[in-house]
Amino acid sequence: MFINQKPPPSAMLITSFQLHSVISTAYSQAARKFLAVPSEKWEKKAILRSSASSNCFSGGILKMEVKICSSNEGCCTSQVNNGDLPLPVAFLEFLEENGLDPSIYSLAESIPRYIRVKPEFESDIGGIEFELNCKLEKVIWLPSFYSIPPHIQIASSQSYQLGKIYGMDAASGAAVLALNVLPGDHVLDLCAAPGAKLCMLCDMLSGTGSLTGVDVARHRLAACRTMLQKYSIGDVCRLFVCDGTSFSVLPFRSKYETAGTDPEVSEVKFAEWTDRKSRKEKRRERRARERNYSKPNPEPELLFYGRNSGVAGLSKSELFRPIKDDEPCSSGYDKVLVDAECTHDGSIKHIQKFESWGWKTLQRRVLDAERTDDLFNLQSRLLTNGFKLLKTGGTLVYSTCSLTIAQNEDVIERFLCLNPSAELQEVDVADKWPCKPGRIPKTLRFDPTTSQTSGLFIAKISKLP
Ligand SMILES: C[S@@+](CC[C@H](N)C(=O)[O-])C[C@H]1O[C@@H](n2cnc3c(N)ncnc32)[C@H](O)[C@@H]1O
Repeated sequence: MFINQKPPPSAMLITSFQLHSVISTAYSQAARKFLAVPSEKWEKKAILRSSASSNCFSGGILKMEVKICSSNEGCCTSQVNNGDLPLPVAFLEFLEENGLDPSIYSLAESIPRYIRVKPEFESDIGGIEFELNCKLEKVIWLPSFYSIPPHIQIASSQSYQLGKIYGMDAASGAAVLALNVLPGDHVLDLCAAPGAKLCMLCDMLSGTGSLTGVDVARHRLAACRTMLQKYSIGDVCRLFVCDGTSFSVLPFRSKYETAGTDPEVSEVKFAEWTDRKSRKEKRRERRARERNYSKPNPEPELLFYGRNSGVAGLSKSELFRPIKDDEPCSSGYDKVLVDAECTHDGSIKHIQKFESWGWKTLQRRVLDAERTDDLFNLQSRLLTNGFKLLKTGGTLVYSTCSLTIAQNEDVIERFLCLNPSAELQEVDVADKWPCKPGRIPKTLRFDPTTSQTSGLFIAKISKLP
């Protein structure tokens, strides 16, 4: 935000307070305040212009022109704007309430797009550049990531359709890298859809260990399944539609885990996964889903499983067997990613989408106080359950694409207080990353201006014995 024309010196004196409040307050509030402050000596007029008045609710003001008049020195006009950022007023107010400086979005428009090139195709960068008709700039701090100009579309390219590349923000890549996944690990992605991080996790496992993706939204998880199949990387994957706050299926490690099921009871075993299902089967599945909806704690719905995921050959009761209280500590997941649902305020591109979705939707989904309180509870419960399913000595990464303290540091702080076996860890590779420390030591924040990525918060936690 800046003032591009200075008022005369004497006017400066009287207006400095009001101009300061303009700078630190969202525009509509500032304008109201400016007009409301009484002054005997000065006549104040605010000429408010909204460059997108039809879209911005509550009298959205993206630019404010202030006319300051003095009886003896005449008038001058000052223009205050936000550096031409298309931030709606209500969003600016939300940022202020959350102590966030709007200037972190000042370069958001010029942030490049990022793609991840599957490591085995990195030798063909020239071919991919030729096809996309642009230069791929290597992201020096993040292996296999490249930036491309923001206008380049990749979805229609062969490289994308053949699964050589996929779009993924560099900060999201950093969150996955922070998990330090090793071949053979059993990994849980508790909020997996639409699946960019899931795909990267698959690549890192390269057909070893196992990967379990969970999401509460069936249609979004179906998109993950499509991606895994398109890229042929879902061999060790299982996908469950389930509420991540109550999900309780442990990784399948070995046959001994099925001990305890009654050999006398013969149950149907899962066959190899196939997309081809008879109408009868599809109808049966739909009915089961409908029945499930009305249950308070519905059983997870298995949406996909790869050939080496350990599911084929198990019976339903083996897969969904109840777990004992302390069992996850020894046979839980080695790595858990909780990329929690949030207000997405770190991604200005996401916020701008509300221009077509409607600002009322922004109010409801992002700014509404009740919604943010609910999110805090959801995020805390997802983190708590993710940690419960983590093996002792394992690592959990909590991330959100919100930059508010309430959805990040507050969630972590409360969680650490309630879980003495949880310990925050340094992300060791982060010293080369273009991020800042969060409010709690060892946590990290990517903001658009500093990192040239979308906004993201990352906390890495380990489980002590
Ligand atoms: C930030 S997105 C995850 C992005 C994903 N990790 C990726 O890289 O593509 C958050 C996801 O959490 C899911 N979600 C919301 N509430 C949930 C819950 N209670 N349990 C599991 N998933 C939930 C949403 O459906 C959404 O897909």
